[in-house]
Amino acid sequence: MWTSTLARFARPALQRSTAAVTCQVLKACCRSGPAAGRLPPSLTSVQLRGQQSLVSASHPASRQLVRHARALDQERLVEVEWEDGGHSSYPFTWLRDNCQCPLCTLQSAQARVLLMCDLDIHAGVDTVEVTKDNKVSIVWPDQHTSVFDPEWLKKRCFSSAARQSLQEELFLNERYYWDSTLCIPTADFQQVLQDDNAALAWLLAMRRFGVVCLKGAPAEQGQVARLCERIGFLRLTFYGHTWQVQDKYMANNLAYTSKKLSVHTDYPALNFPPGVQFIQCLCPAVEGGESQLVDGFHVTQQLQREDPEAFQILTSLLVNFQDVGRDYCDFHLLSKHCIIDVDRDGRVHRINFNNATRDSVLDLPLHQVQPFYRAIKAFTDLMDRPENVVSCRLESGDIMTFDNWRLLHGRKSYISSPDSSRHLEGAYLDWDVVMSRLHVLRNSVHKDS
Ligand SMILES: C[N+](C)(C)CCCC(=O)O
Ligand SMILES: O=C(O)CCC(=O)C(=O)O
Ligand SMILES: [Fe+2]
Ligand SMILES: [Zn+2]
Repeated sequence: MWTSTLARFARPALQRSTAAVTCQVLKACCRSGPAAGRLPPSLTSVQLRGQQSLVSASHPASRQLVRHARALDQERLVEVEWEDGGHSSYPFTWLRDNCQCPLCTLQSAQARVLLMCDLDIHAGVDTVEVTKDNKVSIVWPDQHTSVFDPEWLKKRCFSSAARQSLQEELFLNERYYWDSTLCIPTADFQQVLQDDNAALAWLLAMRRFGVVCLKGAPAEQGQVARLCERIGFLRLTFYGHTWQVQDKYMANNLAYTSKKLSVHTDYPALNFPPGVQFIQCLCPAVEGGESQLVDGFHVTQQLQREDPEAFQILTSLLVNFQDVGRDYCDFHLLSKHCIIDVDRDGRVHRINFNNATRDSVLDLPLHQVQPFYRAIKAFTDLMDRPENVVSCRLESGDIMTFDNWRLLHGRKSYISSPDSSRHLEGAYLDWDVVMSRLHVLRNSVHKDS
C-alpha cells in the first residue's frame, strides 16, 4: 500500500537528479518491533530517494532565451517564442498590471504601486520588441515602457502544465502517504539549528511525510522554543508559549493525566488549529506512554473508498468542540469543524479531531445523530487498524516535529512514579510561519549552490 501510494507521488521526482542536501541529513530510522520484519526491503532507499527529490523539485530558474516576441492585437496577447521552440502567451492587461518599473512597483517591498483605478484593462500595446540583452520590452499607448525579464516571464507562463508545476513548487502540496511500515525520518537537532541545508531538508520532509524525529537535543526545557526561533516564532495558546505534558493534579486537559490518549489532532477547540507541533521527550515513563502516529490523509483516502457515506458525513456535518479552564490565563473556547476538511477540489486539507474536547453540545437534527456516530466510529476504527499505526517509544531528548493538520497522534496510558515522572514539552507553530522559513531557506541554499 505504502509503496504504491509513494510511487504515484514520486514518479517524476525519482527520475530527477538528486540534490546532495537531503541524504546526509535525514536518516530513515527503522523502528523495531514485531512489524519491522515486514518492511519492504527497498523501503529505506525508496524513502530517501523521495526525500532527495523534495529539494530538487524546486531548482532555481535556469537561463531562458527569447527568440521572438510579438503582439496579437485581436487576442490582446503578447506571444513569446522561446529559444527551445516553445511558446508562451501573456494577456496585455496582466502585463500592464505587473509592470516591474520603479513607478509601478515598490522594489524594496516587491509590492505593486499601480492602483486599480489607474489600470486600463482595455489598453492595447504600441510596440513589442526583444532588447539587445534579451528582455521583452513593451511600449504602451501612453508611452509608458515595461521591460520583462525572460526568466520572470517563463516562470509565470499561463499554460496549464507550467501553472501546475509552479503552484507545486510554491505550495508543496504533494504528500507521500504512509502506513505502519513507515520508517520515521530523522534528522540531527544540532545540524538543523546550525546548517541551512539540514534545516531545509527537515522542513521539506515534514511537509511531504508529515513527521520528522529530531535526535540529539539536550533533554532539558527550552529546546522546543529554540527550535521555534530557528523557524520564526511559536504560536501562543491558552496552554502557554510552550507547555508541559505531565500527570498533573486537577488536570485542565486529558493530556495532563497518565491516561491513554486515543489518536487525535491537537486543539480543534480553536477555530484555527495550530498547523505544526513540536513535542520533546524530557523524561520517558518507566512503564507505558508509547506513542502512536497515524497518517490522517492516508486514512481519509481509505475511508472515502471503503465507506463513502461516512466520508460524506464527516466532510459535511459540523461538530462542536470546547475547552474550558485556566492555564496561561482563564479560557472558554468554542469552535465548530467538519472532522474532515476538504478544499474546493475535494482534497483533504485538515483533520480536526480530539475525542477529549468534542463537545456534548451536538448541533444536529435527531435523525442525523446515529448516522454521525456510525461515521466517527468507521473513521476511528480505520485509524486504529494496526496496519495504519506507527508506534514508537520516544527516548530522552527526542523531538517529534509533525503536521498537526494531517497526523493524528496518541499515547498509551502510563504508570506515574514519584521518583521518575514522565515529562514532555511541546510547542505549536502555524504552517504559514514554517512555509515562510522553508521558502527563505530554499532561496539562500540555492544562492550558495
Ligand atoms: C497539550 N495541550 C494541553 C496543549 C493540548 C492538548 C490538545 C487538545 O486539547 O486538543
Ligand atoms: O503524552 C503524549 O505522548 C502526547 C501528549 C499529547 O498528545 C498532547 O499533549 O496533546
Ligand atoms: Fe496531542
Ligand atoms: Zn511601469
